Amino acid sequence: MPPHAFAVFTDPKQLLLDMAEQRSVDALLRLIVTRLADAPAVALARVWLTLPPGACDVCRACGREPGTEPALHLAASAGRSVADPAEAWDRVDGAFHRFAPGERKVGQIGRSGRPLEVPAVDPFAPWVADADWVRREGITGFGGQPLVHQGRVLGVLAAFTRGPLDEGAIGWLRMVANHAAAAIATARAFEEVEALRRRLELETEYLRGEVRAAHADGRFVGRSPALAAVLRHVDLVAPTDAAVLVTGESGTGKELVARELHARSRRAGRPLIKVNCAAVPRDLYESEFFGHARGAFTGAARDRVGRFELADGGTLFLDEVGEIPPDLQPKLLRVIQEGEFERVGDGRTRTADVRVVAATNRDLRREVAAGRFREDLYFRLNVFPIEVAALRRRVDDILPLAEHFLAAAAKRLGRPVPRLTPADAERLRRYPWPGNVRELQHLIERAAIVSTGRRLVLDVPDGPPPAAAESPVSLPGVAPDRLWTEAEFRDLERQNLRAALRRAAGKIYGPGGAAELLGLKPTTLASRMKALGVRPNEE
Ligand SMILES: Nc1ncnc2c1ncn2[C@@H]1O[C@H](COP(=O)(O)OP(=O)(O)OP(=O)(O)O)[C@@H](O)[C@H]1O
Repeated sequence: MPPHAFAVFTDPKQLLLDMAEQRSVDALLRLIVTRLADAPAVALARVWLTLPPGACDVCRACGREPGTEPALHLAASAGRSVADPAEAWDRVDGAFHRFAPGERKVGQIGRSGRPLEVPAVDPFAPWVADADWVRREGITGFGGQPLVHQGRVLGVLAAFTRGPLDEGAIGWLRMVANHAAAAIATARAFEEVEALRRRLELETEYLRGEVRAAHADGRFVGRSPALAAVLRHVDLVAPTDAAVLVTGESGTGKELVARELHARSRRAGRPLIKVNCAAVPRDLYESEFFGHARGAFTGAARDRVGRFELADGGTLFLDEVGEIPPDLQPKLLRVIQEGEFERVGDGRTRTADVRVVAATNRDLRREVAAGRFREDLYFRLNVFPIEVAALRRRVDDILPLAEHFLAAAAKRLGRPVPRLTPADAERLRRYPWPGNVRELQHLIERAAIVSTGRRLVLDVPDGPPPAAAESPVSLPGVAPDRLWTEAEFRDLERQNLRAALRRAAGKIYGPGGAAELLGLKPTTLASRMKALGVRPNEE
């Protein structure tokens, strides 16, 4: 079948080869419609995909009703207007975005699974949706093909042409549609594997955290007035169902506070479920929180229960709550206010009785002022605030904590507990602990491992005395009142991450890793690196 004067593809064989290379459905569909639209004879090329109710991002973004049955949703579009060359025909959210089964020509192709061609379009035919458009644009042909794979109609490919649509063109369209259906199935399989891999990573990280938490004895150690005040607040608010916002620098013990709140509440017999909001990939947020129905999106191989449902009757701990993307915040507000939510791709409204404890090391009020965090959500989360002070502000806790971690590490290693000398104690008290209790814990655990005799080999960095660490953060060479734009700030953060990774020779986790240098959780660092496009071993 050689290409000819009214070819719908300028180089169909190349297109078939290129299609086979695609690993994502979006890229595949864009490739098909743009190649079709490249042919002079094609005015508009479109692909609609069959999606279950509630699974279409475009419909969700436009606030359209999800409907009750699978429908065809426009997923890719390309073309050129001759009447108004400035008009964009690549949008997918217009009037013909969705067709129910059997609705108009596209819906008929979807329902019957059979092609429908109109070689010479009559603008006055009853099926023509917009006669004006057909005349204005000189549309003379329509070719619609079902995308069928293993007996299922995955979607519809359609081309509106200028010039008659002959057998040759229809033949190519058919062949491309057949290949497209197989390529969509393959790309979906790839996306599914990728989504499963990411989910597995997330689950592994979650379970690691749970194992760590189970190993820790969960006891609060310390004798500072600041810690005593925190425990008084925990006692006061634990028995109520009030939402609690725990604030404080990274590693100060916010998660421990959340666990204690749960343990002392009437929900203690039910689960405490944790979500590290910084570690959830952006496109998985909604499913992570609310669950999804099988087939709701590529990668959704089976129904999945979200964290809210898992926490029903118990407590949901939202760690790093400041990282929740703005588009998910209204949904979170709704479930906190009304206890109602829907799984992705499932129209049924569900309920969950959940107490929310959130934690953040960001200044959420500043995030609200900057428009990155909804004020109403902030007030909902912050019914009862608890602030955990940085370790350098409660120097009295340092030695009891060090002794506690030392005893625990020695027990794990099956060794006698080494002694802290007065000189060690003084070094520990003088160091400002930018990574707070977590940094102290890691340092002591390292020391316990390397110290085989009775004497402890402590490697405390030479830090400034605590008083110096109290001064406000300032960057060398930068005026204190210098303001940074968001882009500059992100760039600074990127540079900072790169510097830490270089110093740690690309290592993220563990002692001497970049996460430790920055006083961040490794999962938080990994997600920031992803968000900022930083790789571990860049030059
Ligand atoms: N007062 C304390 N007594 C005993 N262990 C503590 C205390 N405070 C913190 N820890 C331990 O220090 C480590 C860090 O604490 P945690 O994970 O609660 O900090 P966080 O503030 O939630 O950190 P991030 O902001 O990075 O999530 C944990 O292993 C925790 O058990």
